[in-house]
Amino acid sequence: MSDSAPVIQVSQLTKRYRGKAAVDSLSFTVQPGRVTGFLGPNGAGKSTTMQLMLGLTRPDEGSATVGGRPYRELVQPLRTVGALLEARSVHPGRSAYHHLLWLAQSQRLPRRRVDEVLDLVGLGDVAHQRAGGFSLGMGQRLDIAAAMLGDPGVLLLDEPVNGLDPAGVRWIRDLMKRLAAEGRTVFVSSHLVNEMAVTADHLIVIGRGKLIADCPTVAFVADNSESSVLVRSPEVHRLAQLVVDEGAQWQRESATAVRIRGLDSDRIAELALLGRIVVQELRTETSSLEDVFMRLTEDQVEYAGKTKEATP
Ligand SMILES: Nc1ncnc2c1ncn2[C@@H]1O[C@H](COP(=O)(O)OP(=O)(O)OP(=O)(O)O)[C@@H](O)[C@H]1O
Repeated sequence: MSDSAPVIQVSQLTKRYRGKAAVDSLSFTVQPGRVTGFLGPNGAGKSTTMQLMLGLTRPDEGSATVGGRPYRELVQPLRTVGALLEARSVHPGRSAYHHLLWLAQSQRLPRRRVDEVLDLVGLGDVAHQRAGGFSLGMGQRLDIAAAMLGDPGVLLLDEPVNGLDPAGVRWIRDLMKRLAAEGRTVFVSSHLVNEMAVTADHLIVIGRGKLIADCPTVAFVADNSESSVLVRSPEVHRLAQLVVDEGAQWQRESATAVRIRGLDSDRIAELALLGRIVVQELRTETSSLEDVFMRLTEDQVEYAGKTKEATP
């Protein structure tokens, strides 16, 4: 890898299909030395953005550059950017070794890189077996080996953990962290917020092609973790009045239960005691990041809540 990995810059990027924006005036930068998660529900425009970054499709407006240049203008693109897209391109009858050797030769990369990337992804022992017999996880490792052949400073990975078992997910997560720690720019898309919460240092969140958040993962998790207190009491209406006087909000859950937001359980217990209100249950609940993400992107999810119409 060259000294410092280039920065990815996306500016006002727009791509329309049949007049509908798949990517809509999207702007962000991706810095080296950390894993940046590209998060959004299905159909949000993640794959389209990555295809635009790789020059596989042309934008209607705006630009995507790597180190200041569009991908198509990079002098040695494969030594600069390694990509893992969803489609697999290995001939099933070819061994992992020959697949990589063929790629290395077609890209004029040194032969020794084949052994290096096989070691990197842990496929050394099965390098001469037919790739057609590989499990999904092994196939994914082989695709990552191919992306790493040019020792690129930038990695673009589109949904790399889709369909993998927990060990495979963990392996990819650790590899991405290692590659970022080496100073590379690692950009990885996913629709799984919990996976990104443990993998990415920084998040770019999109919905319907538009930017929703661009912030450190810790900030996203802290800002979007909501807690509330569920209180069961025969006198919920009196308790509700007391919490409103303190500036909190409540919501009725049943005839004898309310959910309170904006006040912690200690203060609610004190208010109940001062008001001589019997409390049968007091429980703090934190909504999952998944729930918050769904709410954040709800309006953005394609066809959400709509029944599929029969095609004529
Ligand atoms: N080649 C294409 N022709 C027409 N529409 C397309 C094309 N590619 C993508 N789209 C549309 O653009 C929108 C964004 O799709 P895209 O695949 O980029 O989303 P995504 O976030 O990657 O979703 P997923 O997580 O399901 O892969 C969708 O409405 C999709 O149907």
